[in-house]
Amino acid sequence: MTQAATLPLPADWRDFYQLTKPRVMTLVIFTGLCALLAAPGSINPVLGFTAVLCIAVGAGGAAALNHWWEADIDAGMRRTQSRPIPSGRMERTAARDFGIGLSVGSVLVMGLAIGWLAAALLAFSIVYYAVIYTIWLKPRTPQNIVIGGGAGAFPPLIGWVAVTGDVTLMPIVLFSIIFMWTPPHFWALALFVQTDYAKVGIPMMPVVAGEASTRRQILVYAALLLPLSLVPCLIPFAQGGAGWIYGLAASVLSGGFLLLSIRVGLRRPTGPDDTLKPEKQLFFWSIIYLFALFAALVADRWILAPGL
Ligand code: HEM
Ligand SMILES: CC(C)=CCC/C(C)=C/CC/C(C)=C/COP(=O)(O)OP(=O)(O)O
Repeated sequence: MTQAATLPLPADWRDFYQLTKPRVMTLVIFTGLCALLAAPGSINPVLGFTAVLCIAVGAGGAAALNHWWEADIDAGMRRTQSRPIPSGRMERTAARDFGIGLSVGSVLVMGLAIGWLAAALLAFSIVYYAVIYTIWLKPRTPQNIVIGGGAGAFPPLIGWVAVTGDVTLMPIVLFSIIFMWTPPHFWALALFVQTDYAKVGIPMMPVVAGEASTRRQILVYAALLLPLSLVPCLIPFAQGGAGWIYGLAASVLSGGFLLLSIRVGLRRPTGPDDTLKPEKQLFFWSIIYLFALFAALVADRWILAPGL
């Protein structure tokens, strides 16, 4: 019997949409859009829209490849077992072909419409997420999201390069901010959601190093993030650096992030009845943090250096 004959439901557009991990990718795309809007110089709006679309489609393609590769793992976890492939609505090869199609298409359009440096960075970030993180690091080391998280830090670099055509200090700083942000973002979630990764043999930090060590490491990354988030204020406007609007926002956002991380880092859950409120607050703050920080960067550039 073919696999298709055993599928309970045919996949429809909603399943393909789900393959792109749209909720998570909203923030990924937003950081790319903001970098594009904050970069010195300007880009034709149609080309700017095209560049952001390519980032979105490329990220979605990489996410579809993640679904394809991890179908067996996803089937073993409650959080992911209703995804299109493990639920039996879609064949694995459909996700693979969809992922390859989106990935190749987005890189080609980026190269032809915007430039080949932006396209090369997009191609690299797709390979980073789909191969380096998903296939190589994730099943092997608890540092998986520290190193692998770099994939999610690429969109601002790509958005910036789409406008300026080269990689300078400021987009590297934006990359580093997301790189430093990712471990507290994910580990906070892993402290309060039963991710089930241990059940399927994925060595996530709380399981391998223990909760206490994970809490301490969250604190270290949050402490490093605070000064790092202020580095854009040291870079001149002409090179895309930021002013007091961004500086104020970064101080408040990173200060709040650090305070919440100190609470999470220093506390021990009281037992099964513990609501894990600080951990939940830290995760939600992590999402608001990145949205607001990148929005502030755009506001700063448009208000303080409109003619750049
Ligand atoms: C390797 C790094 C990362 C890991 C392991 C990770 C993991 C997760 C997990 C497991 C969730 C729970 C919800 C879900 O599964 O949809 C989540 C939520 C989320 N993540 Fe991450 N994440 C990572 C990096 C990022 C990056 C780089 C961004 C954006 C810049 C991001 C943005 C989000 C957002 C916006 C949500 C909330 C989605 C919702 O409302 O359902 N994540 N993340
Ligand atoms: C442009 C481009 C390619 C951007 C990629 C952006 C990127 C790497 C985002 C990572 C976010 C993400 C979905 C993490 C989930 O980890 P997981 O996949 O381990 O989570 P799962 O267990 O839910 O599958």
